[in-house]
Amino acid sequence: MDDAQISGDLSRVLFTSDQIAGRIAEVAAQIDSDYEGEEILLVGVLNGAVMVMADLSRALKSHCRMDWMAISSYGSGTQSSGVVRILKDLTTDISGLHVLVVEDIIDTGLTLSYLIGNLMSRNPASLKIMTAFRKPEAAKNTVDVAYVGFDIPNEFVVGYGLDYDGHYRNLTSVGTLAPHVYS
Ligand SMILES: O=P(O)(O)OC[C@H]1O[C@H](OP(=O)(O)OP(=O)(O)O)[C@H](O)[C@@H]1O
Ligand code: HPA
Repeated sequence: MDDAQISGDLSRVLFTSDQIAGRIAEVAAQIDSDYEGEEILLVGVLNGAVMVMADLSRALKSHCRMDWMAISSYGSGTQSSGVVRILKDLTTDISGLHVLVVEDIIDTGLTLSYLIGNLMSRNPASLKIMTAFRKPEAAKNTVDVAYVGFDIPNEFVVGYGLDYDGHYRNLTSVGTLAPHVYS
């Protein structure tokens, strides 16, 4: 989606598509260096992670496979419900595999702490987390995140996979949603 078409719905652009692409390339290089010689199973968390998964996986030089989980804790609002539901599970048996969870955003951390507990019980060889965006001030759970694209302020953001009630995921930049859209 052309960002100009919905610029009235954003109060502020935080990152342009070029800035996001540049940072994803840096993170991919770090991952390649850390996993040298290992195959990685990238686990994307639907729906929001589709953009970062597509970009990160193509920026990696490492051998990797992909699988997906769908988990929901936000419903249609801007606050985490705190209730995490698995809507779609992995198709891969991750026992003995190097798993890298790919997230679009870590906000309260509730989704991820649930996910880590769930995946660790399946005995992967290793489990690490990559997220495109993280809100340090919103954290309700401390989760160990190996790779972070950008730390951002504690405001509701949309674009690059992040939605408000299903909208704005295909915005190429990331920005804060103007209050008039959701109030
Ligand atoms: O750290 P938290 O406060 O738990 O929030 C992070 C989660 O919220 C979003 O998912 P959402 O439930 O909105 O589903 P979606 O990816 O389909 O938009 C996002 O993709 C993360 O999975
Ligand atoms: O700021 C956000 N925007 C969109 N989806 C989200 N899920 C958690 N936090 C956010």
